[in-house]
Amino acid sequence: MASNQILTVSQMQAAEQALVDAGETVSTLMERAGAGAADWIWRVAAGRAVTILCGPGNNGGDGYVIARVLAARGLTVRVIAPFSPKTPAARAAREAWGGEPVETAKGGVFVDCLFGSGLARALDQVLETRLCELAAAHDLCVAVDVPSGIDCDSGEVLNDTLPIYDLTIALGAWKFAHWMMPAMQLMGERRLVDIGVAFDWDAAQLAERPVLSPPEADAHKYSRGLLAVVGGEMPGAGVLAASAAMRGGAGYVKLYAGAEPGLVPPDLVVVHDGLDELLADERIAALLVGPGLGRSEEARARLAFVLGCDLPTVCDADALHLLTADMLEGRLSPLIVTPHAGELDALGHTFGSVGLDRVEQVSDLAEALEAVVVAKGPDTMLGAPGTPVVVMPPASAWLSTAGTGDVLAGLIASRLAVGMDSPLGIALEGCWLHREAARLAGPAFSAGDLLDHIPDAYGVLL
Ligand SMILES: NC(=O)C1=CN([C@@H]2O[C@H](COP(=O)(O)OP(=O)(O)OC[C@H]3O[C@@H](n4cnc5c(N)ncnc54)[C@H](O)[C@@H]3O)[C@@H](O)[C@H]2O)[C@@H](O)CC1
Ligand SMILES: [K+]
Repeated sequence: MASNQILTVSQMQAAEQALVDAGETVSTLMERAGAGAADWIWRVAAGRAVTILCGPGNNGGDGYVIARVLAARGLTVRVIAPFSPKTPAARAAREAWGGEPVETAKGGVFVDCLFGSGLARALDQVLETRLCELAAAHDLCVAVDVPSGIDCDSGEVLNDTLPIYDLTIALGAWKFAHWMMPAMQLMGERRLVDIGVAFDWDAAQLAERPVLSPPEADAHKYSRGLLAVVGGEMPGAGVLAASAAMRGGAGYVKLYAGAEPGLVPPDLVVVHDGLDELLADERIAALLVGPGLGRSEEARARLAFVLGCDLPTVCDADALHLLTADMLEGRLSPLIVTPHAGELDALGHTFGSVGLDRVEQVSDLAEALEAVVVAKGPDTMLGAPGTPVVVMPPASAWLSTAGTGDVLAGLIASRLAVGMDSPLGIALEGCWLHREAARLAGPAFSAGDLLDHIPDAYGVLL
């Protein structure tokens, strides 16, 4: 059954081997993959001619299956084959197709079956130029499994110039490149063809949309969750995070403002002094610290104090630069950290997770911190101790504006105060609320505008 798992190339090879051990052959798998891909191409071609560029490996083999299936359905199919097929299954697929390759073609749909998960290095100049010229000479471009020229596991783009596809048809399972920058920018729409790969408990997952609950009929503000947001020298960020949290499910949000916050919404309770008194309130369900905290010695001491309370806590922004292992000693309550790329590196330096790729770094930090790590960005990735990473599908690129990280931290902290799921599930709820709010906000919004769309985002997830 097609699933949301994301496999590395070696996990994919193992999955393929498991199918072969169970009695399949590479040719039957190729037949299934090619037929599934051909279905999608047939739909988008809508009667137009199709040009398929076939490489030497099994990705090229898929191309010959696609050529045969589409020709049998009556489409004009042209195959360009700069290499002869090198694997037994690809050779058999070419024979079964039985046509004559052409030198070049233009117009209609271009299908890239040059290389898939077996790409070992960047395309040479001749291939890069040929691929780009063919893509430019057609109306629509489709990549089979992955676009040629990218690294499946890291999402790295190995060539300077590659086509941008309208559709990428993943075969068997998602690869990291489908959902990771920078490769994901080339993909266009993504579709997955099931070839019978089994579910792998050790595999990363593409996040699924969570279902949130409305408050219970007898709910009150404390039963829904009291969140304390602990701010610092730049109070605006704390106000923004607290304002998001008020809309994210928590029943009550209090902001400890380290400095005079200026304009504050009337429904936000702001406390100016007595942090120890505030945090001694046994009704507090969760804490958020970091947005606007600053990086002074005072900020460091405040962070240590907050973490020492051993309440479920979200750490963001400045807190991630100040966080050290001694502050986490003896903690038993859930911790969620929400670093962007720079903060992830800072945490990596503090906690010894350097020189790793992003997937490894997120997993490694989750173990080291015994925390959920939300590595936010265009390809947000979440790690939790003992679990494979979870990758969010891309969100609106308009989120690339100041303050949206504070909104995300506020939403995750709000979900933590509600506390209905595991810490990883809670972090995912916050990420989905943020993503949906951004989708509903349309173009060119500010972080403040995003707040207005959180209630409707919540509605989508109910
Ligand atoms: N894993 C699976 O379960 C299945 C895989 N299939 C297809 O098989 C693909 C993987 O097949 P392969 O492992 O044969 O890999 P590829 O088809 O990606 O190509 C590997 C071949 O290309 C050569 N090569 C690699 N990089 C090159 C470069 N930059 N320039 C020139 N030559 C280069 C290699 O020496 C090798 O001969 C998948 O992407 C998918 O399309 C499907 O056919 C069926 C099922
Ligand atoms: K390809």
